[in-house]
Amino acid sequence: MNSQGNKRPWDRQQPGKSPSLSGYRVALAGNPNTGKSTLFNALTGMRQHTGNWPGKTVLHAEGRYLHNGETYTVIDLPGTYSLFSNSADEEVARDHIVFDQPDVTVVVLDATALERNLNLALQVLEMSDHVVLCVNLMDEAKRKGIQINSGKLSDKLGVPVIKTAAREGEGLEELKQVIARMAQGKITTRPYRLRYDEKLETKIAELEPEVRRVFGNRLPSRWIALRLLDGDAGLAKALRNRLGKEEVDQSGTTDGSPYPVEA
Ligand SMILES: Nc1nc2c(ncn2[C@@H]2O[C@H](COP(=O)(O)OP(=O)(O)OP(=O)(O)O)[C@@H](O)[C@H]2O)c(=O)[nH]1
Ligand SMILES: [Mg+2]
Repeated sequence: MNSQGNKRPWDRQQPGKSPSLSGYRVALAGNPNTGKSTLFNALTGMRQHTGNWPGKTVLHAEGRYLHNGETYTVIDLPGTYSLFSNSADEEVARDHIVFDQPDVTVVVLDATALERNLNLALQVLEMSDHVVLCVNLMDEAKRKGIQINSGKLSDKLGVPVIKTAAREGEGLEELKQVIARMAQGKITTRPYRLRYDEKLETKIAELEPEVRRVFGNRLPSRWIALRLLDGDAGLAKALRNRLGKEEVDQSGTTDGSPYPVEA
């Protein structure tokens, strides 16, 4: 509920969604050094490398936890400042969110540097409807006298916001509950989508139907149109590979594929 006592979309009960045979998949994304691996370890009981310098997690790691009888596979993505195609880390994180489409993407934010961290959060909100924002390092924020109004933040951004101190294990139960409800389709979000200037919005409106014609609703068409207009060659290549792979999956052979598949 928000401060006026109104229910947010995710307070309403939605019809449930069943897990795949292997359970639900939850990805942890965020800037470097926000506590993703600490959260991953706290959730899964594993020992991913953590430390007080950025760039420790280079390839994604997977672990599992059980919650109310369901299995959740957690993917610890490398820390990135954006999800363009500037580095292998960004491509790993981007491809996972866009192509593998986890049931829930948790964006882990540093409560002591929220403004900077929100940049990546806004990008993820453009890429997926199934996003939870986890404002971590709350113990550090409190020490610095920083207050976070998670209710206001979730009203503005249209997705649940949970405050945690992963190293102290605080807020994890609430986080697991929200992850479970979102994974099971019991939460409807209204992710905040940036509006760009008139010229760019016109171009997006032209390109987006073309993207949808090729990929249907299985990929985020507005976000793809935006990235292509920005000249993201890395994404264009990933999309071509993806199309080629779908051809192979459907026909069982690459013969006759109209799309060039790059290595
Ligand atoms: N005070 C405090 N420190 C935390 C918290 N969560 C993580 N840390 C510390 O923050 C530092 C970075 O944590 P990591 O879990 O390695 O961060 P990461 O996001 O996985 O970093 P990269 O893999 O480099 O992107 C470590 O020193 C952690 O012990 C928290 O809730 N409170
Ligand atoms: Mg890490």
